[in-house]
Amino acid sequence: MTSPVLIALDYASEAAALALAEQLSPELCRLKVGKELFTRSGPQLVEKLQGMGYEIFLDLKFHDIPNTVAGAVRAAADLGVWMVNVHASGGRRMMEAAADVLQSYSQPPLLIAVTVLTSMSEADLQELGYSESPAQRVQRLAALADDSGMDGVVCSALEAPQLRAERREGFCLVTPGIRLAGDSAGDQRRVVTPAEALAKGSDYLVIGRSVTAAAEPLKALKQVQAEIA
Ligand SMILES: O=c1ccn([C@@H]2O[C@H](COP(=O)(O)O)[C@@H](O)[C@H]2O)c(=O)[nH]1
Repeated sequence: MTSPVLIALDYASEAAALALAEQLSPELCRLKVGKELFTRSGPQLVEKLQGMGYEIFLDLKFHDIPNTVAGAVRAAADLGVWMVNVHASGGRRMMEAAADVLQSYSQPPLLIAVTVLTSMSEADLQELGYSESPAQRVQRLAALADDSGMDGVVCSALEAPQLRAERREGFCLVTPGIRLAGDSAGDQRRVVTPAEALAKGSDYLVIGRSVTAAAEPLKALKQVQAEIA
């Protein structure tokens, strides 16, 4: 499996998620299970998708006290997911606790920290009391995440060139906010096309609505693959 594409299964039902998984294939993409689908369908759905041959990014963005996040990351590892994430803004001790619990696994999931959500603009950050630009805040949180034992970060591909230059080799950049040219950005604010994202240094492209809301999702995924080939 070499595809950098992770398809976000943002569906309200297991049936809809499985229907898309049946149309696509593990050779073309991995699948991301997020808050809506997991809250409805739980670990059993993750196991079904794994049974179909898919590697799963469990995108629950854990953000809590260190002990609680460590337990949640352990549960994700026991489920055998390929990637799991926490919020970098949970801080060093929280991220270190998450990394520590994975020490005992022979094949742990990739542990990734969310920096600044791709739906957030500079104005959104200012409203929260942050004076940094999204790029500056991503830079700061990525450095903290790297130092705290994370395998990589979630960021926008707009920030990827700077992180590529600053972070160690192998530090993984997972980038949502991907849109095929002409598609609506919707609630996203820091948006990049698939080809631009790879050119900027992304390792993995998280793609939801550009594929899942397309009239023909498989055709849209193949368009993404052609664009990044
Ligand atoms: O900063 C972030 C972190 C996670 N996401 C998730 O990625 C997908 C994007 O979906 P689109 O339909 O392609 O916008 C979605 O599941 C988010 O929860 C993100 O967008 N930004």
